[in-house]
Amino acid sequence: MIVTEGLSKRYPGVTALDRLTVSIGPGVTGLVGANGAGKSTLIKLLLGLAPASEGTSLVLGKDSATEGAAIREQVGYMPEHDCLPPDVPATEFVVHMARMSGLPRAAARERTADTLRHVGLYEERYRPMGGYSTGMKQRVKLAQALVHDPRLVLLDEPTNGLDPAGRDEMLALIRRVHTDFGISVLTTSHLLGELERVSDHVVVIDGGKLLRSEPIGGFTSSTTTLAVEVTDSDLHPSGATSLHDALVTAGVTVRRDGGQLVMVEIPPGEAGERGYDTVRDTITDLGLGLIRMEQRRRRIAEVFSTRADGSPAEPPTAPTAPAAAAPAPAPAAQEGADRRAE
Ligand SMILES: Nc1ncnc2c1ncn2[C@@H]1O[C@H](COP(=O)(O)OP(=O)(O)OP(=O)(O)O)[C@@H](O)[C@H]1O
Repeated sequence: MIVTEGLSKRYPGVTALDRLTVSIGPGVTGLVGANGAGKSTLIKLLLGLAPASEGTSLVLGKDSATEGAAIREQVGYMPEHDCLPPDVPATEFVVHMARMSGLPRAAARERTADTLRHVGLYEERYRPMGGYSTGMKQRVKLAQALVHDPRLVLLDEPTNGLDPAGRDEMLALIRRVHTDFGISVLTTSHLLGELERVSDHVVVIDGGKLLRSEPIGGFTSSTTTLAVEVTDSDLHPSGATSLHDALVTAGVTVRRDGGQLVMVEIPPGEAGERGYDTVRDTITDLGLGLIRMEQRRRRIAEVFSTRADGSPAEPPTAPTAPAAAAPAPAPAAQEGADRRAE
């Protein structure tokens, strides 16, 4: 979908992008970096909206430097900041954008209705956009990026300014853009947790330089930690505490996670008798019920303690809203919470 080779962009006194070489395939790709890391600059160069200082970039096989217009015919773009005309209803605006992309009048109207429905704007689409909430404006911006049925969309901070519920809805929408329509997505964010949930692949940039580019599985590969959840019993009113203590006695490295989980370290190569079997047998001996026993995966945030070359790096996350600052629960803990809620 996208290939860059030594791509740089220098503004007076600032190198916004520094010899970036990266390839991005189909699917949903998260582009993460702190504020000022160069994410918006990269998108503008890819679309041919700004010239590179050096290096090349191909989008869908076309050269951004010379074929910007042809790229923009097949690529949707949701800019970070909006300049939606306040007196115009969403439906009129999106029809206009569809016409600008070359769709005939009837097709533009039809596609606009479909796209606005898809992003969840119904009756409100006839109201002037000046009265819209931030979430509604973000949906209009997404709709105009999708209306001409692109092969790829570039979304610049699509969750900016949204509350946690709005952010969840937008992330679900982004995922559906790919699963329902087969459109590939490159979405930026400075929040790692968001990208962890929607992306197949994550590219991390820092100070205009590539930090990592990996499939999400590579970021969240299995650890040697086993998360275990057990029932309580009359004899053991806190099953987790009893299991923890019994495993310590058995010589197993173990800790509590602060909740219902017991985290057991299984040394590599000891998954068998000294690993899982010990845990299972200890639970049986205590007469507890085993709810779940699963290998923990690393969370993206844990990966950013080192650069690809092994040197330490600042985690590229600087959540702005207090709600966003709260770490997302580990997948295992979240599943437990979901099940308890059910
Ligand atoms: N037109 C410009 N003129 C001068 N400097 C610029 C210009 N555009 C961007 N920069 C600088 O280039 C660097 C990268 O900016 P960019 O907007 O690409 O970062 P970003 O990762 O998208 O961050 P944010 O999320 O804050 O938009 C920043 O230091 C920024 O100040």
